[in-house]
Amino acid sequence: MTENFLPPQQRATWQALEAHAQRLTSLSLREAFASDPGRFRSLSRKHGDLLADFSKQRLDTAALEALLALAEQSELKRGICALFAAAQVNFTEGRPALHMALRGSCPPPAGAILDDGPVRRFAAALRAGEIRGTTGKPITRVINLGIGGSDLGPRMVFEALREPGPPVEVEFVANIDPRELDEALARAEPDSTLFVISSKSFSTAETLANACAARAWLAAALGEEKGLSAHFAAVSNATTAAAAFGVAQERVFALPEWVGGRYSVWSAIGLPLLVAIGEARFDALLAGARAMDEHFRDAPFADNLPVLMGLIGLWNTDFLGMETLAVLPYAHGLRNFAAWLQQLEMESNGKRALRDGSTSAVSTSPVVWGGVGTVGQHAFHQLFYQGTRHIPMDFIVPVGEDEPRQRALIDNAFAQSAALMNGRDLAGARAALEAKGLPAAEVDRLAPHLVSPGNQPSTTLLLPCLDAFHLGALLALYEHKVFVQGWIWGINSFDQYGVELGKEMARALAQGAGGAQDGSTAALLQAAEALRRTG
Ligand SMILES: O=P(O)(O)OC[C@H]1O[C@H](O)[C@H](O)[C@@H](O)[C@@H]1O
Repeated sequence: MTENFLPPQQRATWQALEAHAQRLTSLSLREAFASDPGRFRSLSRKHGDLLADFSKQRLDTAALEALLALAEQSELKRGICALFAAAQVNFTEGRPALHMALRGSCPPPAGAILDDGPVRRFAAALRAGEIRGTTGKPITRVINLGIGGSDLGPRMVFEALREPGPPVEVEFVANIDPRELDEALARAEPDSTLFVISSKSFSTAETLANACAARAWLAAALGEEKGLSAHFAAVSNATTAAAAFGVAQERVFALPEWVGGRYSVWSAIGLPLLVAIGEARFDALLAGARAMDEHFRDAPFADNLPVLMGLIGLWNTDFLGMETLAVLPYAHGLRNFAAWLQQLEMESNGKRALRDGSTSAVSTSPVVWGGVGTVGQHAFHQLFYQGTRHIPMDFIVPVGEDEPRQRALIDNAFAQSAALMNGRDLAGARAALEAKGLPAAEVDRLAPHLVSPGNQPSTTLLLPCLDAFHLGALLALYEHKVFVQGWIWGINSFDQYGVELGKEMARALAQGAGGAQDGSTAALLQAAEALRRTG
């Protein structure tokens, strides 16, 4: 992966893009639309029934061509082939990243056997009420204990696709804060509850602490003597450690090493989803992702949605100097989407070491944040309108049914992207105030406060509905977008060494290494101890 590597800013196509950025830095999107009636047509793409509108991004076709040239010069095609061909794209850990194999888009690595039969049968038996606890009562509640990739994907998809009146209640607990598990336990009956310990490594402190607390809760209610393994299952790459915890061998479902945690929702980590939404809809999720895999692998770059999204994100980050990406799904079901995307983008591409060990001279992952529309409109959109920053936005808009509130939701999405692009100048502000009949002095005083510069760039992804198939395609679209960016930047999107530093520090503090810390940390530890003693 390191052969012939040239840092991105040294590529001629990168330098060409800098010239385009200078040319376009003061582009008025409103004027661009006014002067080019074909702008939407030339800067939007359709794939199946998914429409991606890039025409509200601050670029033109010449800049887009230049971005595509950067992709070519960065040998992105070679990268995509390497990804699908099980090459060691995770070059620091010496592994492939083959989440696409889980949805049948490519074979698993040589010698690996993919058998999801056991986890599917277990989930189906749970749904059928055939799995019983130690007292013989059927299991009616599943609590997933996991964090990061072992939580965010399944939790988000669960919220998006859950239905009222499921055969088994499913809940997710991630935090080591005792309150999260306590709240879940307060709703649960020990004799009908099963815990799924989801942890690729089976060594994550939060998950193991919660698993131990769950076991203690069961033991207190049911007694140890009957054995508690009827109330546990596990999904892990460390199957021996899971069995050593006391999970019955046949209930330890393997997660392959070559599937990264944040890419694992398609694997046995989807067990709570199989329980909650059933096999048919889980398969539809996989089918949607598979359709996006094929598109990513085969479509020419100029029509390739993950490639275009990756390039346009890179354009905003590196050439227009925008530091964040706000993701704005107009769907209550996607209320956890931003949290999932934060891990996907920021843990994958929030890095600075390049393939050749040098340090990146350009910005990598943006700060990803967001929230659902219309709720965010009444909270943080103010900053989009009148703040001092440029904020690129992804509007994710599943059209859904023809129902008045649903229509209003979608109209709101379009209204936001339009108003944020068009803005309101001083003359417009004055006109709005005059239309209210305000006296001239009041118009003079208030008008500057009503000005919105506009020109905020956005992409709109329009889908027919939020069903399992389209959700699968959407998730795979972002997964591949992240790959495109990581490849061009020359970083490894599949490791996460940075996270380890904080874990090491937490372990040191737990072992009483407070005195060895800096003055602030030592004082905070002392102050917390004092509060514990007095509280
Ligand atoms: O699944 P686990 O091994 O418990 O890991 C859970 C999470 O913890 C880590 O700290 C990593 O940064 C994440 O990538 C991972 O998803």
